[in-house]
Amino acid sequence: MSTSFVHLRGLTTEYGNGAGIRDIDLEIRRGEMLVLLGPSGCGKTTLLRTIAGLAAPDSGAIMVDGDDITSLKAAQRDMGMVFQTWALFPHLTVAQNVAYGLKTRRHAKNEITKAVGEALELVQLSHLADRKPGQLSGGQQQRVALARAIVINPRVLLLDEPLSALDRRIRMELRSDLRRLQQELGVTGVYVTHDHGEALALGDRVAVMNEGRIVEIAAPRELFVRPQHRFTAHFLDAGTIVDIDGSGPDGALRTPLGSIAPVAPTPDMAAICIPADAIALEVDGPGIAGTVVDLDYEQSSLTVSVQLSGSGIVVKSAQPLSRDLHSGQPIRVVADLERAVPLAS
Ligand SMILES: Nc1ncnc2c1ncn2[C@@H]1O[C@H](COP(=O)(O)OP(=O)(O)OP(=O)(O)O)[C@@H](O)[C@H]1O
Repeated sequence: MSTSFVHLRGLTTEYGNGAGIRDIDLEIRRGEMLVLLGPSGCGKTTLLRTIAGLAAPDSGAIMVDGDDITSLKAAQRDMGMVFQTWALFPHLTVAQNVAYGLKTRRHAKNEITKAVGEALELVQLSHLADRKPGQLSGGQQQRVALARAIVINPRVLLLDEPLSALDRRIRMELRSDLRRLQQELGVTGVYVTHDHGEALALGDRVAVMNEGRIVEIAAPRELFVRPQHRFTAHFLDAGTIVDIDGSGPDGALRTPLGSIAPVAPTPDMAAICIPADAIALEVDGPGIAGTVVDLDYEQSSLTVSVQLSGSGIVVKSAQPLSRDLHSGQPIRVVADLERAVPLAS
C-alpha cells in the first residue's frame, strides 16, 4: 500500500506565456509538512494553487487519500489556506472571521462556537476574539488566518509564504508555533517559501523547484549536506561548486582543485560541491595559490572568498571569526576533496 496521502501525477498548469508548472509528480505523506522551496517565479505558488483548486491544471491528476479530486471546485476540497497577506474580513471580529468557513458549510451554531474557541486557543488568541483585524498586529492577524484555516479541520493545510510579511522576531515566533501546531494536529501541510531557514525549520521534506519543475526532494539536512543537483547546491549556497573536467583511468574525477573518487558515478555527474568547512586556508606551505577577495561576517561565522591564481575560480571557506585575514592577502587553499559531493547538472 502506498504511504502517500496527497499524490500528484503528471501535473501541468501552464499560462498562455508558457510559464507555470510542468509534469509534477509528488507524493506527500500523511501528517507530513512538505516545503516547496525555490527562487521567485519557479512555480511554487502555481503548484499550491493547483492543489487548492484555484488554478486548473492542463493535465495530470491530484489524489487525496485515494480520492481523485482533480475536477472538484476549491470549496469542495476541504483544504485550509494561509496566504502571505492575511486577507481577513475587516468588518468582522476575530471570532467571526474564524467562524466564516464553518458558517458557509452550514455547521450548527453551538458546534461553530466550540470549534472557533478551540482554534483560537490553539493559536493563543482567545483573549482577542472580539477585536477587529484592524486592531491587531501583523503577527496576530496571521494567527487569525491560521485559525481560520485549521478550524474547518482541513484534509490538507496549504501555506503560501505566510510569514514573509512579518518582521524577524515575530516570524521566528510564529514559525515555531506553526510547526508545533501542525505536528500536534497531525495535519498534512504544503508550505511555500523561498527562505532556506524556514524550509529547514519547518519541513519534514523539502522539494526544490526550478523553472516549473521539481529538481529534487529530500529531508532538509540531507539537501544542505548532500545536494544532488548543481541547481540545489547553488540555490542553497551549499559550498563551492567546481566543474568536473574529466575522469582518469581509475574512475577518479578530475577537477581544478584535484581529483576525487566518485562514490556512485552516474553519467550526468557534472560538478562537485565542496562545503565551506572542508576548505582550509594556510598562510604558507602547500596548497593552491590564491588571493582573498571578500570577507563575509555573519552573526557567528566568517566566510572568506578566495580567488585562485590562474583559473579565476572563487572558493568559499568557513573560518573562525577571530581569524585575521584581509582582502588582497595572498593565501594557500587546501581543499578536503573527500568531503566533496558530486552533482548532476
Ligand atoms: N496568472 C498568470 N498569468 C501568466 N503568468 C503567470 C501567472 N501567474 C504566474 N505566472 C508566471 O508563472 C511563473 C510561476 O509563477 P509563481 O507565482 O507560481 O512562482 P513562485 O515560485 O510562487 O514565485 P514567487 O516566489 O515570486 O511568488 C512565473 O514566471 C510567473 O510570472
